[in-house]
Amino acid sequence: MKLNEIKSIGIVGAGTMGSGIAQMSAMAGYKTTIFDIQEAALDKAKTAVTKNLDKGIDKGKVNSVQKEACLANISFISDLEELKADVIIEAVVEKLQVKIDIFSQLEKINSDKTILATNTSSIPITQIGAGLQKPERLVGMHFFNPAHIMKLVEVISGAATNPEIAATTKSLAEKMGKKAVMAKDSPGFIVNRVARHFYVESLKIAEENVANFEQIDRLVESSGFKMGPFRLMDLIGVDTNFSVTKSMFESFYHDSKFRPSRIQQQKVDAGHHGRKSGKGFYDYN
Ligand SMILES: NC(=O)c1ccc[n+]([C@@H]2O[C@H](COP(=O)([O-])OP(=O)(O)OC[C@H]3O[C@@H](n4cnc5c(N)ncnc54)[C@H](O)[C@@H]3O)[C@@H](O)[C@H]2O)c1
Repeated sequence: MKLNEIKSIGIVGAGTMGSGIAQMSAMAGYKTTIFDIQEAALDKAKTAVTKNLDKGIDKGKVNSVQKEACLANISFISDLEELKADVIIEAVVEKLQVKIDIFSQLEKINSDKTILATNTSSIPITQIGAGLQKPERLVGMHFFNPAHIMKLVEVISGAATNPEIAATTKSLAEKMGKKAVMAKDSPGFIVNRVARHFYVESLKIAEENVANFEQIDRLVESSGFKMGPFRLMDLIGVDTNFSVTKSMFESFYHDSKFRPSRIQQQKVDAGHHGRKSGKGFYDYN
């Protein structure tokens, strides 16, 4: 499929990433449909997109006509069977089997031409593709958080991905105003592989009582980083960040430098998932 043939975009998962991706898609003029298994997530996504657009208006980056057009372009649905589009971008939990199951269902109800893209942070595209009937139309389209602000998108080809589909996906990301780069299908791709140590090593420092979360954040921020590792994990989602570390630890054959942290495991067990749950390393209530 070529860029000019794309008229509609479907998003699976209305969480932290799905809502921002839906906003970018609708702003680029595509009829956008977003699906989630939780009604509450769809409501939250609607509020988040409206809030982001209002902030954009305050900053002079969006006008009220664009805001209304963007909102009119998005439909919120809770039945996967209705998700039919030219491109579908998946942004659900970072679990291989969940992603394979969703794409397998989508393959059955969509045309052969539909491009299937995954926003996975760490799972090799080849592994997801291996569970599909037509792995050649699966591509990685990795946005960064917040998706409506961060410019970079990594476009990843699995072993079977059709190069034309990867090229169209890159053009689509550019149409959404992003800077797209082609990345190899290696666990964590490029940015997450580098960034993993930012989180893992900071958690080790906290575990060893060398410094606490706030001290680490304050020091790292005063050295020029926009956000310290703990504030950033709260923004990303402590659960999502933990799943990504676990997935990379597995993919790199238990290389100790990717070892997940017990502190982070405990936060996940307690439901302290960061900003989205009101509490993570910091309290947002
Ligand atoms: N959070 C980040 O900073 C970030 C950045 C880049 C990529 N990602 C990737 O994006 C994906 C989503 O992450 P997130 O942070 O948005 O997660 P999230 O927890 O904020 O949202 C996930 C959403 O998926 C929904 N969901 C779960 N199972 C589903 C299913 N079977 N069908 C439909 N919806 C389902 C949940 O209800 C939830 O609303 C992950 O693969 C993650 O690795 C995350």
